[in-house]
Amino acid sequence: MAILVQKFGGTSVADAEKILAAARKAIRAQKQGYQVVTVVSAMGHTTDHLIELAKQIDPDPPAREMDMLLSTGEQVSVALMAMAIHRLGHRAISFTGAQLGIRTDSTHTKARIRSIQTDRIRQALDEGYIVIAAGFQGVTDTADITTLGRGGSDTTAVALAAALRAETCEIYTDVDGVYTTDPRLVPEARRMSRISYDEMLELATAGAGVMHNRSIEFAKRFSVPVHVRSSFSDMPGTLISWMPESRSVPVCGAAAILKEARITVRGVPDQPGNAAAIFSRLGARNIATDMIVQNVAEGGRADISFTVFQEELPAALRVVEETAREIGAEGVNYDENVAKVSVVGLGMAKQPGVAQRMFQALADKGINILMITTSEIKISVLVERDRAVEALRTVHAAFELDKEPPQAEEEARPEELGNDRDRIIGRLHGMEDLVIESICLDETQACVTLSNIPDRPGLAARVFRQVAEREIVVDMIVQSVGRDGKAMMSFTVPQSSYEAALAACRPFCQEIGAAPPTGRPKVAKLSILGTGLKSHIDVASRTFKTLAHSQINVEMISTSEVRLNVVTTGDKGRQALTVLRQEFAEELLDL
Ligand SMILES: Nc1ncnc2c1ncn2[C@@H]1O[C@H](COP(=O)(O)OP(=O)(O)O)[C@@H](O)[C@H]1O
Ligand SMILES: N[C@@H](CC(=O)OP(=O)(O)O)C(=O)O
Repeated sequence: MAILVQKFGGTSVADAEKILAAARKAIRAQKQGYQVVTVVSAMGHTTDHLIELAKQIDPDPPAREMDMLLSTGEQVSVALMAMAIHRLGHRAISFTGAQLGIRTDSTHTKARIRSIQTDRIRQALDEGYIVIAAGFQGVTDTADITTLGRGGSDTTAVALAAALRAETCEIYTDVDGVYTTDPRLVPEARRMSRISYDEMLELATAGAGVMHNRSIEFAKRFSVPVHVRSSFSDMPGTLISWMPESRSVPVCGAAAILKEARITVRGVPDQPGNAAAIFSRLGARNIATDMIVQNVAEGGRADISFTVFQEELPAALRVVEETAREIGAEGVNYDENVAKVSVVGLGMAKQPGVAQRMFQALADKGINILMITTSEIKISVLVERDRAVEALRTVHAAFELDKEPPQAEEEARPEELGNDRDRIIGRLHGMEDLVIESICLDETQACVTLSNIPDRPGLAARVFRQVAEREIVVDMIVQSVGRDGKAMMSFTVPQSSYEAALAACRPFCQEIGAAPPTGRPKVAKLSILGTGLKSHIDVASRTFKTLAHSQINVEMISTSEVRLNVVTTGDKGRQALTVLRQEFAEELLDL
């Protein structure tokens, strides 16, 4: 009999009436012939209230005790949901994470699932019960309760669907699907009929709170179709699978993280190993970094900027200030009033001028871009927080995301997802272990750098307009806050366009009183492709460390959920490829 996993989020089980409504949906699915597993989150804002309560006792409570506390929220709702199904005349049994057999590592408050023992669930299903599973929690090998990080019930649901080989995982929530951007922030947002795993992964990490990013890693890894739909209606929602909604539009959605903070380590001695020291120490404290940009070194020193979630700023600063002293950097500064706005789309990889369109739209509204990073299917900019929602709306309009795009046709399921991949995944120790699909080298690129450009709205748009006018295809772009109100920007172009790109930028640099453009006619770009490269926060620091060990300097870096790109000097490409393949040998599928 086919298994269906349904997940009801906090808003969908916020009171008794809603719990009864969710119970009816589970019963209906069982009547349709499914064996049903219902995953529930804590009621309404319970988790937030529990966190508040803990902080009244201790502003920095022990993580183990936090998990003990937070897991109670889901324990309440599973019991009530099972009671609701009984009340409606059907059989249900509730299980906590431990009873479900969800084993995790011991990273309290952000634990990762290692394995799921499905025997007890299967037995209950075979006996005709609807299984009510507590979302967001698991248990370590030493029987300590863990939680999976905020929003983690989605991950529980998709992981259970994967382990049980369920037909579909339905995510019931307070919106009727995945929208082109958060409909609470941008009312013009449009519901998508479907979205690909990679796009959803990027949108989720870029701030689309409708899905937990790690749940999409599971979905992609185990090919679980996910259907996001409304708890309050029976309308079809959004299907997340291999297939995008459209193949012809460059951008499918936009998202924002409103509470980011930017940290800059100034004057880092430009030696391999220094960036690695900063990021590996942050990684060791489980602090995720985003938008990493290293300014090209001047006078033997470079500035390294990156963003963290605002709530992690104090902890990050403690680590960074100490490391900065040890490596002899000049100092650390930060800005806690910034937000990140991103656009995502599989189509942008094949279309030139997408970044330029985004920068121009922001420039037209006078919104200053503080930092830029791009990857093949995502462009992110950092802006001042009080302009962030306006920026999100602006890019949403610029890419006409409110309009229905031409629909994609055939189902695209990558070839490599055959038995071989299942076999390799089966060998992995943990279900959420890092999987790297390939590491490749591109030796066709050159890099152009503009330094000391005044940090004003519209400059990025102008640079890329000049470049686009000469039909030069720009690949990676990074821009970061510089010193004294001046910014630095680097981008890669095909080697054959290098001179033309320099020529395109020269008059502009002269006009704005910046130094003439510089660059390298040949750089090596290495790409690590996989799933969950960002949620496994040590991938960037391992990359830095490995390259530093071989005395290879990282000149540019960009990270996304599905790809990490680093640019090094042209003559170091092959060596970098070899050492990275060695470093990630355990996780690499294509060896
Ligand atoms: N791209 C998006 N599409 C749909 N909803 C989004 C998007 N980005 C953010 N959201 C927000 O996510 C909310 C649903 O997630 P959440 O509140 O965590 O629900 P639940 O309690 O069901 O897990 C929506 O109400 C919406 O405001
Ligand atoms: N209750 C947890 C887990 C969760 O996933 O909740 P929700 O499905 O309501 O986002 C939290 O608030 O983080």
